[in-house]
Amino acid sequence: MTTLMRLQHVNYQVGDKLILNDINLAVPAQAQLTVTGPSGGGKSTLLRLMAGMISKTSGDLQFDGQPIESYEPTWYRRQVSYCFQQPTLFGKTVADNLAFPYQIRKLPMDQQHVEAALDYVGLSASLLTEAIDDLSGGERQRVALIRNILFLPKILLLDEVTAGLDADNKAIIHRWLTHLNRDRQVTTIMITHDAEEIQAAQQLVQVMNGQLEV
Ligand SMILES: Nc1ncnc2c1ncn2[C@@H]1O[C@H](COP(=O)(O)OP(=O)(O)OP(=O)(O)O)[C@@H](O)[C@H]1O
Repeated sequence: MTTLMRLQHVNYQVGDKLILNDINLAVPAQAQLTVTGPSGGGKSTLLRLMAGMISKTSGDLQFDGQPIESYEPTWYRRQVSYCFQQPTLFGKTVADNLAFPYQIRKLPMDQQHVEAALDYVGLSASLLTEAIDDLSGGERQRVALIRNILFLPKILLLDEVTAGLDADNKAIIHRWLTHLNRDRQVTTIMITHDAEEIQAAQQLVQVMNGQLEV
């Protein structure tokens, strides 16, 4: 199996604080990796490094066999997509958000594809005209997640995306992530503190005091 993301001796330091310490990890293509560990251990920092949002202090971080710094940043962000725990929606309506990935690619919104994506996460097409301020937390998160996959990335980095959601919303997101992973070959790397998600993990790593335990 091809290794899609590889970290070798990766350190991340701010001032004299070593936040990630000698991280070594190989993530195969189409893996479903779960990252857990105590608060402040370094999980989000690890995902932000993988996303290219921050830069390692030292070590080697490769995507698809090349150092991530060697890729054009916009192209890379489309391959390795980061989903936040508290998603930011913008504009006025759901449609404003879901048209955005098309706008930045100078394409018209594909209404059929957008509606199919909404349907996949249990949202109706009528939600497109809904004001974002009127959405529930679970709806907000699902809209934000769809926005990240209208054009499929190779890797989806998920930072506690189900935290604070009820069981139904969590189950919808779990089913959808499994579909993306199995049927659409998207590699998923998910941070969680949720006992059920840890239990269900296919591949589990723990980040503690800046170090990775497999
Ligand atoms: N830019 C920075 N400057 C200083 N300290 C930082 C910086 N970024 C992260 N840290 C510190 O590094 C540690 C790891 O933070 P990180 O957010 O990665 O942890 P986490 O495991 O994701 O925690 P949580 O589960 O609470 O989200 C924390 O002590 C945090 O305060």
